[in-house]
Amino acid sequence: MNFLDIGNTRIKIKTWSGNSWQELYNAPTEHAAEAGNWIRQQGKETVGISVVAEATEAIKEAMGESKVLQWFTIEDIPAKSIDYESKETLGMDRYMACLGARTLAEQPVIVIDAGTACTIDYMDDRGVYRGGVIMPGMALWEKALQQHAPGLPKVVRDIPMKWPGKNTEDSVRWGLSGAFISAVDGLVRRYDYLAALYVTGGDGDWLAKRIERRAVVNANLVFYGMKKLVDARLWFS
Ligand SMILES: Nc1ncnc2c1ncn2[C@@H]1O[C@H](COP(=O)(O)OP(=O)(O)O)[C@@H](O)[C@H]1O
Ligand SMILES: CC(C)(COP(=O)(O)O)[C@@H](O)C(=O)NCCC(=O)O
Ligand SMILES: [K+]
Repeated sequence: MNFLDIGNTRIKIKTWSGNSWQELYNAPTEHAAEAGNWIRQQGKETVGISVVAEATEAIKEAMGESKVLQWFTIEDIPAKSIDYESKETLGMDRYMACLGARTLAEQPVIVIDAGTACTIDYMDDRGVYRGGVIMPGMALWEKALQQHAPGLPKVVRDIPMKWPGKNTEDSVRWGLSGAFISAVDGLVRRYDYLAALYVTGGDGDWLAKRIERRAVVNANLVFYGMKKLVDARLWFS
């Protein structure tokens, strides 16, 4: 079985080889129609989630009559597992990443998904998704400053050695990397519960090395979450 994850930046397809995840497909989200063609041509049973409605539509159209692809939506999750007021608009990637982390950790988890947006969510000991934070991802912080203050230099993504910033470059680095990391640290600290901290997403490695709390980095949390649901369904059928 293949697993599909459509984020705002990338479309990823992976498969579980029995002991690890293998990436089969990775393309920009604008190329959703090609991804749909690829899935149809493979003809392999696939389950997927998406947080990008246009990409979902493009893939559905490319699939034509083929029935190999099934989507996980919020209706597939028991209502009692989601403690979130606007259940119908909850991003499935947030739920799946928490479910994946909780399955691996076997304890409550805080999950940071540092992708296009950076989400910081909590799932409790009973597997109930409790909500969290949606903030712009690191690349968006950079883009915002580049687009609206184009006179400022592009800087490397890292916190400078010296505080405070004594030159333009260091000042910008404090305002981007420094502010982003401080925001994440501050928001993680607000979860006043015992929980294992997991980090995933395109900027996960970068972020995990720089935050206060020790975190487990795992690029496959969303996929582990989907696999958990698939395994549970087989179990009950
Ligand atoms: N090859 C790449 N293409 C685009 N973004 C990348 C790439 N490698 C790392 N990134 C970073 O990863 C982020 C996207 O992460 P990802 O988790 O794939 O996003 P999403 O799930 O929102 O599609 C970007 O904001 C960027 O900072
Ligand atoms: C917060 C997100 C944009 C994250 O998307 P991503 O960065 O993975 O592309 C996505 O989970 C989403 O569209 N959520 C809907 C709003 C909500 O979760 O309440
Ligand atoms: K994200």
